Amino acid sequence: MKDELILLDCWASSYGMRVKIALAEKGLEYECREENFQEKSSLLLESNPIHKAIPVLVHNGKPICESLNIVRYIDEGWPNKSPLLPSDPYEKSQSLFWADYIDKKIYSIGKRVWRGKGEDHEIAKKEFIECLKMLEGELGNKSYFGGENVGFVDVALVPFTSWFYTYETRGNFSIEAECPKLVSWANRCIRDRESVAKALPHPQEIYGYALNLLRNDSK
Ligand SMILES: N[C@@H](CCC(=O)N[C@@H](CS)C(=O)NCC(=O)O)C(=O)O
Repeated sequence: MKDELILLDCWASSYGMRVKIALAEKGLEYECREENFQEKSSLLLESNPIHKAIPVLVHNGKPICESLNIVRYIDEGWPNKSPLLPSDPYEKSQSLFWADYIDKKIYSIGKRVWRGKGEDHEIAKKEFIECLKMLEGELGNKSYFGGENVGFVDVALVPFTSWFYTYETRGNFSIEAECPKLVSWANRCIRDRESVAKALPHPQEIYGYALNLLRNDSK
């Protein structure tokens, strides 16, 4: 029987992009359903009653929630192609550590950069660059966080690079000037991995989306 995979998504969500990259890396076909946050579908509310958030992957009728959990599920469920998490327990623990670091820092600090104002805005900008530098240090001289190939940490982080233009424009700083190796890595992922190029929207589209949210903030 062919697997039925339905992704509940929002096109601008970095979390949703993670799942799209993982599905593409494994060569899996799926149906993508765009959610409207003002009127969430009953499938979303039933599938993720705790957080009521996307992404949710519904696999043969069974929901899996939380993006990193979904990426791991895909990786373990389809192990024969493009392994994302290392099999060595120590290496795996390191990948999970960095993915967790990204989850705890990038979205929340990044939001204070593009959406925030005043004194906290300046603090957030500094914190954001510090985090990116930390990640750049972990990347070191490797092609990808996963080494020679895209791995779990790459999948966790690269979607946020589609928001870099928005962070930079709203924060009035250059990520490339601060973290050139990280920006080269992001460009490499987009250039060399079709899975990434197809999952990431154009940075200008993300900026338009963010401006729309900002307009609603000020209403
Ligand atoms: N930790 C979650 C975060 C998911 C999340 O924040 N999703 C947002 C979109 S980016 C959402 O669905 N928000 C619903 C809402 O705003 O009502 C994950 O990794 O999947």
